[in-house]
Amino acid sequence: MINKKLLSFDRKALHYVGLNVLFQWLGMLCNVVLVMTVSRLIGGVFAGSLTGNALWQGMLLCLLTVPVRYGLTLCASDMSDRASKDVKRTLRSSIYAKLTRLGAGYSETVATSEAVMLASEGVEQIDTYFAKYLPQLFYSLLAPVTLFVLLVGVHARSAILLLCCVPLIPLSIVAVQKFAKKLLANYWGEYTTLGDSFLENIQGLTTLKIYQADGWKHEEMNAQAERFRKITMKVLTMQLNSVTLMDLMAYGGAGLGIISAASAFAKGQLSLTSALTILLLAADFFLPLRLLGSYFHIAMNGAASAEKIFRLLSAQEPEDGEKTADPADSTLALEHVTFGYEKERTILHDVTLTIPQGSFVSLVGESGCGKSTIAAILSGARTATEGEVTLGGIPVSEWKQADRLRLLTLVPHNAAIFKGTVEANLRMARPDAAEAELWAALEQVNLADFCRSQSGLATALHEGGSNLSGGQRQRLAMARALLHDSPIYVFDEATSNVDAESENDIMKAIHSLAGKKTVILISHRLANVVDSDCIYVLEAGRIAEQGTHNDLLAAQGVYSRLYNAQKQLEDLGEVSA
Ligand SMILES: Nc1ncnc2c1ncn2[C@@H]1O[C@H](COP(=O)(O)OP(=O)(O)OP(=O)(O)O)[C@@H](O)[C@H]1O
Repeated sequence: MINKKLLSFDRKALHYVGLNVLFQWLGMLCNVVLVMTVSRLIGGVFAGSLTGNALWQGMLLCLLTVPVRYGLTLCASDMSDRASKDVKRTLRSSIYAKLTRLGAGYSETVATSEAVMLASEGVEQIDTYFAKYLPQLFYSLLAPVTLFVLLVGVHARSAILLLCCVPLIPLSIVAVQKFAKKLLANYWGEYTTLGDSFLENIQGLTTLKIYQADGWKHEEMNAQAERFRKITMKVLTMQLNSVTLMDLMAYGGAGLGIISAASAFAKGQLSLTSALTILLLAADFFLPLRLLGSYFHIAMNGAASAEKIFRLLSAQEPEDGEKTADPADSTLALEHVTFGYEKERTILHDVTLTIPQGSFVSLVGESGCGKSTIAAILSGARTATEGEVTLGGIPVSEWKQADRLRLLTLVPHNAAIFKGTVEANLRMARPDAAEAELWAALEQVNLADFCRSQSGLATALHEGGSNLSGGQRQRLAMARALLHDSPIYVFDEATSNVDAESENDIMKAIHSLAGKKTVILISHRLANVVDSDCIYVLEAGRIAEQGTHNDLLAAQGVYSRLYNAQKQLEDLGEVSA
């Protein structure tokens, strides 16, 4: 079983595979020399024809072949290691590069947990394919033919018998392959499902604990683990049965060759030296294929994961455009955009909106109406099913991805904060920023005092910024966004889940951009959007209304209803406080 895609994927690893086969083959020749010499010595002793000279020569040859063979085995294993390292490095960097090329919208192609599993366990499985299976496959084709050529002169009948029995092993492998392929596909399915649930449950463990739902999640995972255990046992049983079958073929075939040589010896048709040579080398006809059989199942696993990896690697990438220069006018527009996460459910229906350069535009609407979906489409994380998104009058597909990302900064409500320092998190927005600029950004979001009270810019941050409060995390994300200094900003509920003080600081920073940058603000709090140049009101994925705050209040439509309801609630809150 040769996977052509895998073979053509890493030519350098193939080179190591070739050298591995060569070293194994030379090692086998050493073994043949050793066996033939020992047989000749024993034959000579029994025939009483062994001279002192021949004894010394024979012993010297034996002493020489042993270290040479050992050295060749080491070389073969070194080649195996090199192929393994090369394949792992090439595959992992290809997966990483692919995910980078897929860009902000990578999750449209592959779930994060699946990408992690493919790059870790999936690559390990393919490693065995290159490091063990492939060299063994070529070596097992070469070894029996070489032995036949060497032994046919010793005893033709035994050599022919041995060679004829060799194909029984690949035949038994092929027989189990059909069954194994389906089984392994199911195995991988169960494996990734279990991995997905595990990751999700670990990430959500605190929530599960709060609601005391960890018990039933535990049960659910137990059921998944049980299904995985069952399919693993099926795979192991299949492997064990096929190994038994292969053993039967290997040792049965060697036994037939030995019986043939022994009977010829008994009849006096074969010398003791020749009979011993056949006897000692008979198993070597089969052992390479027998070993291939045991690698075969790992290789099948590798092939199954390779299919998934190649599906990811060949997934369609968003076409990277040519346009790089900053547009003279960075007006952003959605023209008749329709979008759905799933084919059967449309989320956005024929949405058309224009965000002129330097304007302050807000998107509002009830929860689930599609505001974040519009933000995702604007930032390139999602692609419109129909219609077009244009930047400076040019379809975004014509922009070079890197430039499009440089021109637009998305600040979501849960912006990622990375383990490291405050400085490292800020510098990813502008690597060459002067320290004063970093501090200015922190000042703008009212985080500078806190940083000074810690270790300044060197303040250490834990994974996800978990040693900061929610408000501090969001203010840091805001400071980073300000440093990015892009002409367009999209704030998607950037102040949700934060305290009133942080909300104030963040909103102040957002409003400070008005007039200088294009700002698209998505906010559940309508008091924040009152000063917008234009407010788009979404209802069930459609633009229901648009206009300034006063226009929309006067229209007494959806916005006015939402605004008044919210104001009443806030007034009530103030009175009771
Ligand atoms: N990744 C996803 N896969 C499938 N459906 C999704 C996904 N994300 C959002 N949706 C669906 O799309 C619809 C719009 O979601 P979206 O997040 O855009 O709403 P929203 O207006 O931003 O809501 P909110 O104000 O609550 O954040 C929702 O009905 C939601 O169920």
